[in-house]
Amino acid sequence: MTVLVTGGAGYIGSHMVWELLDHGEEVVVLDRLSTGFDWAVPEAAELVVGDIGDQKLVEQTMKRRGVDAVIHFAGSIIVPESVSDPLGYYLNNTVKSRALIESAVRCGVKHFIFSSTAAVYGSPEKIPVTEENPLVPESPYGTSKLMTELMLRDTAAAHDFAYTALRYFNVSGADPKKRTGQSTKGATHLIKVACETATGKRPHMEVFGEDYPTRDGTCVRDYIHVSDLVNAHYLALERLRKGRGSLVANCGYGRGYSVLEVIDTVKRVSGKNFAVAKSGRRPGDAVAIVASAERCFAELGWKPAHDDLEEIVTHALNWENLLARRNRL
Ligand SMILES: NC(=O)c1ccc[n+]([C@@H]2O[C@H](COP(=O)([O-])OP(=O)(O)OC[C@H]3O[C@@H](n4cnc5c(N)ncnc54)[C@H](O)[C@@H]3O)[C@@H](O)[C@H]2O)c1
Ligand SMILES: O=c1ccn([C@@H]2O[C@H](COP(=O)(O)OP(=O)(O)O[C@H]3O[C@H](CO)[C@@H](O)[C@H](O)[C@H]3O)[C@@H](O)[C@H]2O)c(=O)[nH]1
Repeated sequence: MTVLVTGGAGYIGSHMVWELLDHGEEVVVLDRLSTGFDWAVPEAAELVVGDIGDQKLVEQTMKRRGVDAVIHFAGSIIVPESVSDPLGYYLNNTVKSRALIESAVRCGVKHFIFSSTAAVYGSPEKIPVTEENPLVPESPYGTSKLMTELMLRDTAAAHDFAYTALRYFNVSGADPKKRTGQSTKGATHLIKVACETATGKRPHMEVFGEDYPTRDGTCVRDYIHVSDLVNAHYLALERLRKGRGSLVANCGYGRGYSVLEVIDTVKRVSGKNFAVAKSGRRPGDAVAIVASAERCFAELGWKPAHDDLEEIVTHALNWENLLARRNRL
């Protein structure tokens, strides 16, 4: 049995590949290397360079490797970019996911795990957010992911096929063993940006909006360590293989930090008092979004091991320093 990891050369996908290998699984990665890197895929996994929408390649790969499960990370992930290029996002995230799901059904692959997002909730009125919260995405990115969730739901009703859609909150940090981390070029994620500033890759950073109705006026998010996130996927894979059926679950810790709290933590952990400029609100930002993770605990038996902002930041900084050293070589 082999697990097909789409987007396995990217940030979260490369952590997933290590998690699977650590559990003795066979892994094949399919990635077109648009934002991912071939060097991020460990040698013990096969890398097939190609597009998830290429059904001939996907189905050949599924049959050749005897794939029993797909973990689907490949996609386009930048919310503001999805606002300016909605059709590009619907193509890469929705239309190509449809092709991938169809290939799985055709090849008799019965287990499918999908990277969904807290962006399917839009700006929830009540936090923490449960999975029963109304689904009102505020960007084409969020809508493109919700449409894929719905395709999976209907496919599972019609075929011998079960899925898990995990709605990630703010994924951050890096592998504690320093085997992989976030290497994305021009990243927009807060912890990544702050760590790049702390290590001198950026001269300064900005805080987008300080007039929100929160404890210090900046937005609040639920930052989840990438290693805990990929462990939830592994538990989801085991659950699917045991035949326990389809599941939609939030992946977060259930507590929130403000933008200023995150920046202070990066300054404290790095020992660098870098420049931070005030800037206006960033379009599309929700005020505060924090997960209710009860379902993930109950259904997957998930026990987070890294629920600590200082630890998340320490691991992200370790990776940033490693990248900086590599670039100097
Ligand atoms: N990073 C977060 O905070 C976050 C939060 C919620 C959900 N997600 C979801 O998690 C998944 C992984 O995100 P990430 O942060 O690792 O991003 P990433 O950009 O590092 O990884 C995406 C990978 O998919 C590949 N890819 C993109 N389109 C492809 C295609 N059509 N065919 C083959 N490969 C393709 C890219 O080359 C890249 O390696 C995405 O689906 C994203 O929407 C991420
Ligand atoms: O340089 C920066 C970068 C971010 N922020 C703020 O920090 C917060 C978090 O932003 P970011 O790290 O970009 O994450 P989100 O916009 O919350 O979105 C992330 O988390 C979502 C799930 O909650 C995913 O769906 C998205 O893919 C992922 O980018 C927001 O208030 C931003 O305005 C800044 O103030 N300055």
